[in-house]
Amino acid sequence: MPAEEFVAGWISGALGLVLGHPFDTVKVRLQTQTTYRGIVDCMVKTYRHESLLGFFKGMSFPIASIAVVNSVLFGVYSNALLVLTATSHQERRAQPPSYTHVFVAGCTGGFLQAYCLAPFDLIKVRLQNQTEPRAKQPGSPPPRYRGPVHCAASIFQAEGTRGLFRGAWALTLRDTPTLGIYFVTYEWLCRQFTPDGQNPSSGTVLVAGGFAGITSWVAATPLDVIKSRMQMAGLKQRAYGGLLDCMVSSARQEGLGVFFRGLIINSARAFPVNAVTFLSYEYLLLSWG
Ligand SMILES: C[N+](C)(C)CCCC[C@H](N)C(=O)O
Repeated sequence: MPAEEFVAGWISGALGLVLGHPFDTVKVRLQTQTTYRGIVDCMVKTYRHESLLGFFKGMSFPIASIAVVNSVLFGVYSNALLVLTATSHQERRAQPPSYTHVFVAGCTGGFLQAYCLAPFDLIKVRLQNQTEPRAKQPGSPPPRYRGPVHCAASIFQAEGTRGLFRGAWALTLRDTPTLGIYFVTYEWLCRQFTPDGQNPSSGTVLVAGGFAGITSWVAATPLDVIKSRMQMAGLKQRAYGGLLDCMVSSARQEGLGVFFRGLIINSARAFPVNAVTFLSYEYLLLSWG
């Protein structure tokens, strides 16, 4: 099983992640809290209240976890294609796989990475939603979780392993089809701008990666909102009877627009993150020959 794809997936994922984290924090807050009027208001309040550091809350854990998550995604994707089409990464330019195979391989990678991602994503969302400033102010209560390890340990103590997988179903439903879309968009755009049999140029990879990110995030946003809410359930949010209950009651209370919360910020984040992810992934694999 080619291992380079796993390593390339990890490094490229980490680079993309740092770039996108401030957008991600604003998104999670907009999706789960009602105190902000919009993107700018949320940014201003976060900055005033928590300084620049506020935007990077909950980042240390995703950085550690991206090693697992992105390498599972890209590693499984590439190896699934190997099984489906009997071509390695290097051979795929000369013999491009069909879009159906790309889609199936992407969904397989998406499904498996969702399970690895679930506990990390839960902790990220919980930490991002702590709006208390870092420096302790007299009279204000301390944040509930002291950091990622404390957060994981408290959830585990209170609810066991199941608690750590809160929202995992919504996450799996969000990621399985949308990561299929992700790789299909990337492949399709690369092929549009690249002569047959050649490697896509860096510019093409950046643009194709960026749009692959946007397309898959647009498709993923409705379930992203539900996922974030289910992860917060029982804390700041009311508890839901399940995924469907969360969807229905969110829509009833806030209208259908609720499913598009965070769409603009998700897309703005997705372009640079995924442009950098794909560029570094392709570059690393090329340089390892
Ligand atoms: C499938 N879904 C749209 C949720 C994510 C797809 C892109 C994954 C990338 N690591 C990122 O964070 O943008």
